[in-house]
Amino acid sequence: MTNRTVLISGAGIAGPALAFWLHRYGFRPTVVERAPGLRPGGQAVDIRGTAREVIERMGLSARIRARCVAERGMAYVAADGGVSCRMPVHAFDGEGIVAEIEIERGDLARLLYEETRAEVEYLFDDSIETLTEDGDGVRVTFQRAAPRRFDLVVGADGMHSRTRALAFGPESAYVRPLGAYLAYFSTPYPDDSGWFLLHNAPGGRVVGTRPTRDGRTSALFSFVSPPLDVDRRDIAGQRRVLAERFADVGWRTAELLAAMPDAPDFYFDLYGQVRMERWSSGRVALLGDAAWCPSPLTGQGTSLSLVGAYLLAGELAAADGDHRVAYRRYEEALREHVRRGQELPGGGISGFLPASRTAIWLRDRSMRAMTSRPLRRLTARAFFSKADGLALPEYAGSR
Ligand SMILES: Cc1cc2nc3c(=O)[nH]c(=O)nc-3n(C[C@H](O)[C@H](O)[C@H](O)COP(=O)(O)OP(=O)(O)OC[C@H]3O[C@@H](n4cnc5c(N)ncnc54)[C@H](O)[C@@H]3O)c2cc1C
Repeated sequence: MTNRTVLISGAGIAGPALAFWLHRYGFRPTVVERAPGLRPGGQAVDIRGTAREVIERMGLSARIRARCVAERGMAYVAADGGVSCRMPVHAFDGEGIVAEIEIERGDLARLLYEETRAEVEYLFDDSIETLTEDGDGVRVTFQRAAPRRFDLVVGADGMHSRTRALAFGPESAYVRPLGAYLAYFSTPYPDDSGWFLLHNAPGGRVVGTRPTRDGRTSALFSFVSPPLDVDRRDIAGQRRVLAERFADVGWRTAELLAAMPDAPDFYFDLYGQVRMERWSSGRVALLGDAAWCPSPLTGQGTSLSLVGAYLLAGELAAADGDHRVAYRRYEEALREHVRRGQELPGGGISGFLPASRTAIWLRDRSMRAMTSRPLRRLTARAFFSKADGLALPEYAGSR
């Protein structure tokens, strides 16, 4: 039992999952989260491949499955609501665009928090201000709490990680914008369709709806764009951008936009990927989107976070807290898996956001072909098997 203290920045998915494992191995984790409480919102996220084994070892598989969103698949619809092609969940054995385990991000974050809150210290409404490393620890100052020392620090604070900025340098060196933006928010409209619906409009725009676990409609908007001059905290400005960009789009767009001002969980960000040569510097390591954000296009972000948390904690335990050994092994074990997870499926941004009516029509045709019986196997191998293939090591106490 190492009893070492670890400060984790970020109570999203990766942070609480790491705290879960560290506590099991005898470390003393503290999680600091900038938001005043758990952040609600986000749409259904996928738990794929190796990550399913991780939630099994956490003993959470049954509870996660009990909270799954029952989606039947994904379909593209025209402006009048007519379906142009469907991708049912069963067509790809639960590993297609809609996976077998789809849980609302907010539900998963809450479950991980509830599972750890009794043993793990959580500091909400705070953020790391400075990190100063010396021979035997890291001195941390916070925006609100008094300064403290920790043996190790892990940044699990998302694509715009402050920990990464402090330990590795500015975001522009690591975040690669993919040339598009996305927004999610919940609406009060009922939805018992069971389908994830998407409507593409020319100009690289898409509007979507997904049913939530409690039978309501969650809205999704994405659009191609060069970097926008709107601050990440300027929610009113972001809402304005969406309303303007989608003013002429048909289907349910007007109705969904009408619900935007009252949504309690509006989320807006660029599509980006984080690429780093190293995930640690001294006693500070990065995990999850902070280290390797694959972008929501891949459907791999949550799975990679769960697998990464398992490996990072396991290697720290196996090395009895020696971060030099553990961080190196963590990277060696995970690099290739992350590289595969970052591959963009199906033509990347232009496949998801075709520019013209012709491109939309062509995409629908190729989607129909991919979903046809003869090509299903090939499609599944080419696009959706990236989450498999990592044999999870065993650590003392990992089961
Ligand atoms: C509100 C929200 C909604 C999302 N919705 C979706 C979705 O619908 N589909 C999808 O594919 N992905 C979504 N994501 C991203 C998805 O959660 C991640 O790709 C994936 O689960 C990896 O999780 P993570 O823990 O590394 O990062 P995140 O889930 O992004 O969590 C990072 C956490 O760090 C916190 N944080 C940020 N800065 C600081 C700071 N300075 N100090 C302390 N804490 C900080 C954030 O508030 C957040 O709670 C969403 C993320 C968020 C935050």
